Amino acid sequence: MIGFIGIGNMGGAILKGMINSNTVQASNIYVFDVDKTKMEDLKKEYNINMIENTSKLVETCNIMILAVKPHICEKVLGEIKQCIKPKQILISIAAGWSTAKLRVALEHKGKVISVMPNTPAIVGAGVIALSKDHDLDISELEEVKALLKGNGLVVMVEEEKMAATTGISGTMPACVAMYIEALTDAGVSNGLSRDFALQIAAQTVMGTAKMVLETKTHPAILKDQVCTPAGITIEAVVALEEDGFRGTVIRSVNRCTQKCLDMLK
Ligand SMILES: NC(=O)C1=CN([C@@H]2O[C@H](COP(=O)(O)OP(=O)(O)OC[C@H]3O[C@@H](n4cnc5c(N)ncnc54)[C@H](OP(=O)(O)O)[C@@H]3O)[C@@H](O)[C@H]2O)C=CC1
Ligand SMILES: O=C(O)[C@@H]1CCC=N1
Repeated sequence: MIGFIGIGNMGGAILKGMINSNTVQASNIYVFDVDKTKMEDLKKEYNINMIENTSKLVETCNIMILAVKPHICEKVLGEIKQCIKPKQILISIAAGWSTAKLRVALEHKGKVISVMPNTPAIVGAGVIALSKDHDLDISELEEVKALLKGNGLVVMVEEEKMAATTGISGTMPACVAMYIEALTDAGVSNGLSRDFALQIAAQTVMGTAKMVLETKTHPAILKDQVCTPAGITIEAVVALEEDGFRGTVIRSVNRCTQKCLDMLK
């Protein structure tokens, strides 16, 4: 049995990705969220099981996913600590909560692993980064990887690189979505319908990412392949360079990484 504590944006995305990829049957999923409406909506759509509090969830499930906001974790971990058994596994997706911090909050009861997912997990195209600092034995780790496999790419990351990983995969769906939104607005300003502009913008971002992964060609070469000398595309490259596009992207990731490091202290 798998239990979710918190089924908001990220917990909900993982849950839906798990069910849609047939990784876990809805009947084996239990959820507790203080927002009853969220539970009822999910039950209506997926027929998962609702539970009335954290303690009941821990009594029922062998693997729990902690998916509440970081500042709520201390309180919820205090509740989990009262009832978690030594063999039970707690997967935390909370930013700023390293496995070491989780162990202390749980007074070393239960087994913990810190995981950084991202929202594309809802469609099975997420990045699910598992900290190498965890309490699981080999078979338990394989079980957790298998559980999250339907959500996307599962990777193992050194604990000291989790913040840098968060700075790219955890956060950047927001900025990629902003980029797609901006492309769409540009299309609308040039007379395209919003639906059509959004469709071709999203497909272009997805197709480029797929091409990077599948052809393994350096992104700079892929960029050069589109830029005809004195042609159209180089105009965009010049405009982006004038406005410091790459520097801005790098600074935005660095700020996320630093913020994550600050939260981990
Ligand atoms: N969103 C993202 O892209 C990512 C988020 N994360 C991490 O995931 C975690 C959840 O984030 P996110 O899903 O965005 O947050 P949300 O606020 O969308 O979801 C959290 C849910 O937990 C509920 N909740 C609050 N207190 C409790 C409680 N005591 N017991 C049970 N449920 C509770 C909230 O209800 P209510 O709204 O009523 O308070 C809400 O429904 C965070 O720790 C974040 O760092 C990690 C990677 C990416
Ligand atoms: O913004 C946040 O704090 C969370 C963690 C990573 C993505 N969203």
